[in-house]
Amino acid sequence: MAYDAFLLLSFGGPEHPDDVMPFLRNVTRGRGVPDERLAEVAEHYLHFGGVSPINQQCRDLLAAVRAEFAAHRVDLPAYWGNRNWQPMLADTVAQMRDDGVTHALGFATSAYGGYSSCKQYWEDIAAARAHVGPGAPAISKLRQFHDHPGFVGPHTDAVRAALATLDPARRPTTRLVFTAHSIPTRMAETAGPDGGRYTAQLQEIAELVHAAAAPDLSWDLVWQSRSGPPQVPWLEPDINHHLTALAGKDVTDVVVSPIGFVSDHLEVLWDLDNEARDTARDLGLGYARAATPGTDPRFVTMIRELVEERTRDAARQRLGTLPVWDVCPADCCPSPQRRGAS
Ligand SMILES: CC1=C(CCC(=O)O)c2cc3nc(cc4[nH]c(cc5[nH]c(cc1n2)c(C)c5CCC(=O)O)c(CCC(=O)O)c4C)C(CCC(=O)O)=C3C
Ligand SMILES: [Fe+2]
Repeated sequence: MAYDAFLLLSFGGPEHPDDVMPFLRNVTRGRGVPDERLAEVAEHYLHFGGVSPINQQCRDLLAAVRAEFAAHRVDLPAYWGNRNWQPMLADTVAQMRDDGVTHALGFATSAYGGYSSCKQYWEDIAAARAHVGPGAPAISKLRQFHDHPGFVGPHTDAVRAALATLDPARRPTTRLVFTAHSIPTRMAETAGPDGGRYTAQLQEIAELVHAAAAPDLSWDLVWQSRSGPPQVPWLEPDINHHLTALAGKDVTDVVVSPIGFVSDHLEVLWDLDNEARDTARDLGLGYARAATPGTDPRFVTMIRELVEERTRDAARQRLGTLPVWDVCPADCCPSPQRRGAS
């Protein structure tokens, strides 16, 4: 198949205080997120002047990808479109059509399977193409990459670096805490063709990073950034509850590794660097938060390698053993039931 463009697909975030509420309404439309939760999350954004770092992180990644493509003679123009905020994907797809693009390869800024992380991007693509109508380019999404060395490597080095900031005398009582975005338990059960794919992939990368970075430490996989109405069960334990439990078990220090994420966006800066850090301080725990890949050169190279799996049939680079595929089965990761739809 001939591809003639690259497309960075991301979540989007506000860049001005006036954008915060419209952005949050885009994210949560039809999802039953209570107003109190929205007001609370708006405060997190306003704490940073109403500017989410995620768009600038996408601009930086796009620039790095363009340089990587130029250096390796990957002759594809690179575009960028978001799910929830400008540049909106539908506008980008219209631009691609105007530029004569016929078939793009899309890279989403999420490594994992599941509805929010994967399937919803396929839906975003379909909706944007339908919006543009005749002449919209075909768009194929690149595969999930949770166990690619270009994703595992930066997370591993980041754990080592974070650990190096803590007191080495307390290493025997230091704990490694991996964290990812919580999702409704129902969404977790139906992730991937056989269910459980989001949590299984996270478990796998946690084992890989633990073994490479700090095999002597005990570790856990926990969850953050829970949303939704309180009566809907989401994955637990929450990182803050978990830190409280650890403090009661003779743990003195924690290294927190946000392996669920590719960049230090707002859910990392607020939920980990503010909330979880405060929790740790109140408990008297030493605390170090590991960085995310961002524009690490290995991560940028990974994106080129994922493209070359498709354009040149290059071998898949991977460290884990869970099955991977280019095209998701049509019926996997069903959309959660929308409130108000019944
Ligand atoms: C699995 C997952 C990822 C990781 C994979 C991926 O990256 O795709 C992720 C990433 C992100 N989530 C983000 C922001 C938000 N997520 C929300 C709400 C939700 N997230 C969910 C899941 C996920 N979210 C779910 C099931 C909901 C409930 C509503 C719904 O079903 O959609 C809400 C609503 C308010 C609230 O938090 O309640 C906000 C503002 C940002 C941007 C940060 C920035 O601005 O820098 C990023 C990267
Ligand atoms: Fe989210």
